Amino acid sequence: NPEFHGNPNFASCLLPDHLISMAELDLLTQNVVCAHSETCQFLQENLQVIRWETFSQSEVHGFQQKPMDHMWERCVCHITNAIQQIVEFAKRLNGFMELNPNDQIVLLKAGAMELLLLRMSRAFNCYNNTIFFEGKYAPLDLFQSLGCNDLISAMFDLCHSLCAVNLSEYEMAFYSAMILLDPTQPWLQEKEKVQSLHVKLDVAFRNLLRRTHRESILGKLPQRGRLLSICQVHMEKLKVFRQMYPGMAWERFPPLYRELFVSEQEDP
Ligand SMILES: O=C(O)[C@H]1CC[C@H](C(=O)N2CC[C@](c3ccc(C(F)(C(F)(F)F)C(F)(F)F)cc3)(S(=O)(=O)c3ccc(F)cc3)C2)CC1
Repeated sequence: NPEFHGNPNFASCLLPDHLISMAELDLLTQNVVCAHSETCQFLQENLQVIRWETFSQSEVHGFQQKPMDHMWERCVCHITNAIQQIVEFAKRLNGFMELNPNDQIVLLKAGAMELLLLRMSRAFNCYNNTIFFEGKYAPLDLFQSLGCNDLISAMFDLCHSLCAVNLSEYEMAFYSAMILLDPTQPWLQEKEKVQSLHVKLDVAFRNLLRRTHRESILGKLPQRGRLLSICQVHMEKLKVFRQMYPGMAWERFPPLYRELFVSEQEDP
């Protein structure tokens, strides 16, 4: 069990080589929560207010009639905007900008899609299985022209699991930051710097859960592998789509999406 310092200023636990004061924990908590709330595209309360505004059958039909490449292009544009905000979240996290640039990209390439899934769950209405899309809440079959119903239903299932935990914005902020600042990512050049940030986040997050009597959510959060498998299916679908529309990735995909999800060597 964690060793406690006699000194009242160090009321938190003392980890082998990370001395973290209560004051630092509070500052870190503020930083993580503000970085999250300032970079989400939609406020939780606004998403809640409109969550019963669903697309009509004829509107759904309209989306289903759109050609595959047209629908993909719209979704890739939305995903790019969402990821731009996730990059902004990362930049505001204490310590992220001090990491070496290679490691910043490694962490964003690995974590951006997982954080997107977490943010999608905020925009999900688990009572009628609809998700916020272009102003209203959409059922799964609105997206059928994308040709990746299995990917999207896996996303919907994940959103259901996350809704069941009913994460607060504070918890969502910490969960996102800890997924992003994962020291076990391969190719990191300064793993110990990421490790140090992760440890502090872990202590601050557990501190928050203890104070709010929410330790039980740690066992209910979806396994990391589940998030990763959806990210893998995303990459496969993207590859299939690009084979159907060769060259589109370069002409009509925003550079950030390309940078994070399209690797040069395999591009046809
Ligand atoms: O920051 C916020 O407040 C949040 C950020 C996240 C936003 C969001 O939900 N999203 C931003 C982009 C969104 C998105 C999700 C998934 C995908 C794909 F899987 C595929 F195209 F295959 F579907 C891909 F990845 F393969 F391309 C593309 C784009 S979307 O809003 O376009 C959306 C698409 C399908 C849905 F069924 C539900 C939502 C999800 C909602 C607002």
